Amino acid sequence: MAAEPTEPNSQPDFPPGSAINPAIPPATVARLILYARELGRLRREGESHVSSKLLGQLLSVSDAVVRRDVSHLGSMGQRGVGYEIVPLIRQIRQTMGTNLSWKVALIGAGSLGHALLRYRGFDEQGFQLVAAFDTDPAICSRSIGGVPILPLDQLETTIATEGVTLAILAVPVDAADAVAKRLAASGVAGILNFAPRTLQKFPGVCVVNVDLASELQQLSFAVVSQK
Ligand SMILES: NC(=O)c1ccc[n+]([C@@H]2O[C@H](COP(=O)([O-])OP(=O)(O)OC[C@H]3O[C@@H](n4cnc5c(N)ncnc54)[C@H](O)[C@@H]3O)[C@@H](O)[C@H]2O)c1
Repeated sequence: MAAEPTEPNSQPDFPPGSAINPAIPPATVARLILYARELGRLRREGESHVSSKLLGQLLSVSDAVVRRDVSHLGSMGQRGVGYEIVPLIRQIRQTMGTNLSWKVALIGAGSLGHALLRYRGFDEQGFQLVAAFDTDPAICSRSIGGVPILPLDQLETTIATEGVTLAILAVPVDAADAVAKRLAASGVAGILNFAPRTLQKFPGVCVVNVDLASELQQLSFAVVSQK
């Protein structure tokens, strides 16, 4: 079933690693996602509760930071007992919208697109890649990782019939704005943009930019800063 975004966003453009809900600071959103990953691991190991201290240690942050982050989710946890893991995971997933099932389309099935289509980890997080699109006839009519690659002229009809709400944009930079415009007009609510440019803004469409080069620059800055 197609999901509606829990909270339509009036600030559509977010930097790498940034937020879906602007009421929660981007750094907190990034940590909440990592808390959920660690909490899932603890649950699989048979734990039922976790302290803010342990959760902080797992992410190399203080227990005060954990408590402040978790306070954005409402009233969670009990003094001396810690957080109940299952309700905390549920609350994080609800806040992030990852408790919903999202249908996702990928545009641009080149080198990056191929790798993303082969990645098996999206499904378990509630992101179902239902179709990919490309302008290269040599790529179309194939399927990669079980996802059909369709010609771009089927974009609008497929988005409508499949109920696609999220798109991954992996086209060359010069094509990015035009494709984003078509996605917005088709009713897509969110775009994960890999193209190295700031997309034009479209009302009601959230954009999260992924830029590994700028992440590497942050890493190089962290390395030179600690010298
Ligand atoms: N953010 C990052 O960290 C990161 C990393 C790698 C690549 N990128 C970016 O991702 C994009 C894709 O990179 P790549 O290495 O896969 O490139 P690529 O050339 O291998 O693939 C691009 C694909 O897009 C298709 N395409 C071209 N115009 C299109 C359109 N209008 N509609 C649909 N498909 C179209 C091409 O046929 C090709 O298959 C580029 O913009 C690149 O800069 C970003």
